[in-house]
This record gives sequence, C-alpha cells and structure tokens, in this order.
Amino acid sequence: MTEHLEKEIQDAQEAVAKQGDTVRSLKASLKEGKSEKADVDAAIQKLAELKLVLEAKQKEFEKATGKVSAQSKEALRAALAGVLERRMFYIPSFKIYGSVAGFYDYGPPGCAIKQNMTQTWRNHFVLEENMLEVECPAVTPEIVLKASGHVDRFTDFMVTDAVTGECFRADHLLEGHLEALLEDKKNPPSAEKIKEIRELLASVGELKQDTMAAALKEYNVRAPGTGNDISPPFPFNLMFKTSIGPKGDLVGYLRPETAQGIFVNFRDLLYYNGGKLPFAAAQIGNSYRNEISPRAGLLRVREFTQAEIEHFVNGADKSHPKFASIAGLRPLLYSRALQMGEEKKAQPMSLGEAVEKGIIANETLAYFIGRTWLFFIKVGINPERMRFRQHLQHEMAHYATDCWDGEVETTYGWVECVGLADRSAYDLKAHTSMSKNDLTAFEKFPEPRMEEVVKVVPNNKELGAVFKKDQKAVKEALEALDECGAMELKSKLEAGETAKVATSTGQAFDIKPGMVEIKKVTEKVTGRTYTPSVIEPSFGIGRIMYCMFEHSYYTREGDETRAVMGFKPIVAPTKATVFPLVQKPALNELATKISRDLTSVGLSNIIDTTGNTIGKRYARTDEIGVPFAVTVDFASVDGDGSVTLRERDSMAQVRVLQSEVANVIRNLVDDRMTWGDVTATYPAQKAQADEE
Ligand SMILES: Nc1ncnc2c1ncn2[C@@H]1O[C@H](COP(=O)(O)OP(=O)(O)OP(=O)(O)O)[C@@H](O)[C@H]1O
Repeated sequence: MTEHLEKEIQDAQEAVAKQGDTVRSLKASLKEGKSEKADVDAAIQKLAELKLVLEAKQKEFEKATGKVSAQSKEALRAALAGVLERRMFYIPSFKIYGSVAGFYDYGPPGCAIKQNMTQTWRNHFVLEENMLEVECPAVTPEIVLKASGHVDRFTDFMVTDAVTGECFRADHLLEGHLEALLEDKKNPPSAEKIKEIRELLASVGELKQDTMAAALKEYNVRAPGTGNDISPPFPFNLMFKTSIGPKGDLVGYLRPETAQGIFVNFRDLLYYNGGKLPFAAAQIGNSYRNEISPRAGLLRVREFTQAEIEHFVNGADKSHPKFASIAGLRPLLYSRALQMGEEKKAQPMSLGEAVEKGIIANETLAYFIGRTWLFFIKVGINPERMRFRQHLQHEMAHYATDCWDGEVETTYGWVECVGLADRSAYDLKAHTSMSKNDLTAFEKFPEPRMEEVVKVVPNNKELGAVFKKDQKAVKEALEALDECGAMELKSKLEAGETAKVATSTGQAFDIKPGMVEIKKVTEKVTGRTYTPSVIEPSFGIGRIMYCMFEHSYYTREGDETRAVMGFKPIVAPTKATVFPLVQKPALNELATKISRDLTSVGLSNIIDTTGNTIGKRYARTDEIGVPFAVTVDFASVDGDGSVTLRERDSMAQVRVLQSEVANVIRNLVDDRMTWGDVTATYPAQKAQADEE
C-alpha cells in the first residue's frame, strides 16, 4: 500500500539530487562569468521547493507506516550526533592524532551516564538477586581462552579490497548487498530470486569459508565505495594478542568477554556461597575485540564495557523461585516460528504463557528476559521499540539449549544490546577438562536413596609396585573418574587392553588389568555430583547507551533547532540546574545554598550564574538532558522562601519551599514520587516571560 509512496520518495530524491547538480554547475559557471546570478538564485529556490516536496512525502510515509524513512533516519542521526559531539557525550579517541577507528572517549556527561547506567544495572540485578560480583583482569593467559574455544573459533570472515587493501567483514558485506537487491525498485528481483535471497540472508552468519566464498562470487559482491574486486574470504581472530612478562614467553589475550573470569572462579564462588546452588555471579568490565570494520559509533567498537551474569543452576531443574514476579509481563517476543514464517503474526503473549507453550525453554531464562525488559525500560528505552529475538536453530552453538537477543530499534535498524543464552554445562565442563580441576556441585537428595553406583577400587599394592612415587597421583586420577569414564576403563581392562588415565596435572599413565577393580554396587546415596548449567545474560553498556540516546532525543515543538535529551532522571548526567533569576548577590547566595543542599543528598547539579536569559539557560541544559531546574527569584529571598521547580519535558513549573526542594528532587530521581504527585501537591507557577 505504501509502495507508491516509496516510489514517489525515490523520484523526489532523484529530483533533489539533479537540481543540486544544476545549482553546483550554475554556481561554477557564475564564477567564470558564464551565467547570471538570477539564474543561480532561481535554481536555489527550485532546490528548496523540491526539498520541501521530498520532506512532505517522507512525513506522509512515516504517518502511513509508523516507520522513519531512511532520509529522516539520516537527518535524525546527524542532528543527534551534533548534540552528542558538541556536548562531549563521547568523542573519537586520540583525536589530535587523527583517531583510531573503534575507540571512543566518554566526556563529562557520557561518563556520568555510563556510571549511572552501570549503577542502575548493579542495583537492578546484583542487589536484587544477591549476585556475587567479581572483578577479574582483562589480560588473560592463553590456556583460559583455549579452553573456552576463543583461540580456535572466535573468528569472523574478512575480505579485502583487491586494490586499496581496505578490510571488510564478509558477512556484513554480503548482507548489505542482498538487502540492496531486495530493495532495488528499478530492477526488482523475481519472486523466485527473492525467496532465494531471503533464505541466504537467514543463513549468512552460518556460512563456512567455502560457502561464503561461493555466495560472494555468485552475487558479484564488490568493495563498497570503490566497486573494486574483493579477495576471497579468510578467517580473522578478533582477539588482541599480547605477551605476559619480560621474557614474553607467556602468551596472553585481552579478554573478548568478561564471562571467563567468572567460570574460572566457579569453585571458589560455590564455596563462598556455602556450596548452595542456584546462584549467580556478575562482572562489569571492559572487553576487547579487534573488530574488522568498527562502525556506527558506540555500536561496534574495539573496547567496550560489558555487564555479564552467569546464573549457575542444576540442569535438571531450571525453575526460578521469582518467576511469578515477571510471568505476567508481555515484551515483544520475536520467536523462531515467526522468523521462519511458520507463524504470520506475533501473538501478544505473556512470559508465563511463552514458557508454558515451550517457546522459551525454561523459567530461569524467561525470568532474565523479563528482568532485562524492565531494566531497559528503567533506563529509558522505549518498550515499543524493543524485542527479544530467538536465535534460529543454526545460529546457536551445538551445546546451547535456547538463546534470545534483546534488540532495540534504532536508525541503524534492530541492534542487539543483550544476549541471553542457556549454555547448558558447556563452559564449566570445558574448564574442568582443560584445568583438571573439579568444577562440579553436589546435590543433596531430600531423602537418601538406594542406587546402583559405579565403584572404583584401586589396587594399592599393584599401583605402588608399578608407579612408585606417582602412586598417589594415579590413585587419585582413578578415583576422580566419572561414571562414563570408569565404565569405559572397565570395558577396556576386561578386554585385556591397556588404557590411559590422566592426572590433574595432565600426566598420562597406562593402566593395566589388575591395577583397579571397577564394579557396580547398590548402596545408599545421599546426593549426586553434577556439572551445573549456566544461563548467561550478557549486556553491552555502550550499545544500550547509544540506543537510549536515540530514544531520548527530540526537538521542542515548533522549533527544530531546540534539541532535548529526554533522559530518565535515574540516568541523567546532571539531575538539576540552579539559576538565580537575575544577577544579584542575595539570589546568587541562595542559589549556592540550594546547590549545596542538592549535593548533600547526592544529586549532581550545576549552578548557572551566566546572566543569560532563562530561556537560553534552559535550552543549554535541555541539550544535556537535565530533568529539573530550580530558579531562585526575589520571592525566594524576601517572600515566602519558595523557589520555582521546573520539569524538562512538560516544562511545567511549581513553587516549592527552598528547604524542601532538594528532597523533592531526590524523591523524583529515585522514582519515589512522580511529577504528577508534585503538581498535585505544590502550586503552579506561570512560565517566565522570556522562557521559550
Ligand atoms: N564490538 C562491540 N561493540 C560494542 N558492543 C559490543 C560489541 N560486541 C559485543 N557487544 C555487546 O556485548 C553483548 C554480548 O556480546 P556477544 O558476544 O553476545 O555479542 P555478539 O553476538 O558477538 O555481537 P555481534 O553479533 O553484534 O558482534 C552484545 O549484545 C553487545 O551489546
């Protein structure tokens, strides 16, 4: 239905581009004296009219579809980038040396927001769930990342421009190319081709080196910008390698995720927790990925802050004691069936129903989806522009049970900001096997049971005679065998074969028949040993911040130049500004006192005595998203001692006693009070004459 509009937008764009060329060439010939100024002016006027037509069409499109057109997206992004850079939310690092892609510095408001965001995360998750927080080094020895699989498999396919050598991520290039083909209005692909492209698009992330090479070739994908040939794809490991110590013989990497620090501490954390499961550990810290083509500001960078949770649970029981508290929530669930077209329309569904119907694998995973949704809303993400997308079967690692990405809609499309995965017992098993340390837990049965168990009884005399000083290590290795390992050994020995057994230091010994007896006996057991499963929510703080910036940005009605960052008070970098209405010592003094009161209740604030008009001062603080402003006037000093308190988004103002104002703002920031409560309690104040 909106196709004709899209076509009209495309035509209007072409007309604008053509007229732009005309203006440029007329200006050039004017310089050479070959055209008249009046012709240039007329062409500029025509260009302005064509731009208005384009804008009107875009608005019509947005109204009809509820979507922001590509051009408006670019305009919004550019306007927002202007505010973010001008107000130093974040800027490219090492700017005076020309910057390095993928690194950003946070300036004062950026730092404050990041701090508020991570503190809110800590309160929402760590505090609420009594999680065990840890802080581990970023420099990680190779063996840890070998065990986790990162050394061998943390790769992306890369291609290079055959002429310039510029590097690109092969999957991104292919995706971009295929999407452009689907959107090509001039040469629309056939229905059959569309189907083929869609299928390929759905599996881009899973292509192997040869199938990726074939797809790039088949679709004649070329280097962006230059149109040059590209190299065949080759794997590129995203980890930054380094060496540890002066001799440089211990290989290390900057961690690509914070999670491994938690896994390697599992045994101590379990002990700290009194041996009880389930429990969750959390870590906030920087991770490093040498991304092939960093882009889109904070969305894909090479150093970023992650906040990760590892919730350890008995794989046989993934229920959650607090599930009922989120079961009624209805975040948008973009299930596998919906993505595969098996279901046509999203059925609004509560998380409780989703677990009941088996759409979400278990209560614990759903619990974290619900809590994550509440966190995103708390920090200012528009819930209508957020969804949880289930991984397709082929996107998941073989060991994973179920994975959902929390995605936020931005001008860059849907952006993954958090990954929630049920990773089964994979990670702890991998570290158990590499470190030869026991990373298991013990489940005590409510009542002892009679069970058939496998008993490993080493023959001490025989072991002593053969292994001498190693006897103890071999005995321990035999006794540490799990049921599977013991039965495997038994069948080899019974067949008269020699079998190898490894000790905790990795030394292997040959075990021969007669050295050990392995038997099944029925005995009273009080519990069992198992490797816990892990459910992992993994958040990228920078990505959430950027999405929150987009969702918070707006301009004042009727004035496109007046930008406002509508931050939620909890994340706002500065909670209040204090203005004396005019420059008078008595007013300045009171403003300073109020500023001190605000500081004493832990509220960041700015006192502005620049003497600018109130309107100008509000405009400046709107741009950094200050939610509340306190204005001190003569009545504050000589009259009833009240001050004006103004709320940023509604611009409504009330009179509050100066002795109360700090606590009122504290309550507003902590969500103990709404602005509605304030307007119902305190008398309204008319806006200052020169305000807007
Ligand atoms: N290069 C990056 N820049 C910024 N944030 C990132 C980056 N890579 C990952 N993150 C953040 O860390 C979170 C967890 O990391 P995870 O390994 O699941 O990401 P990923 O699936 O590899 O991301 P992507 O597919 O976008 O590269 C992501 O949801 C995201 O918020």
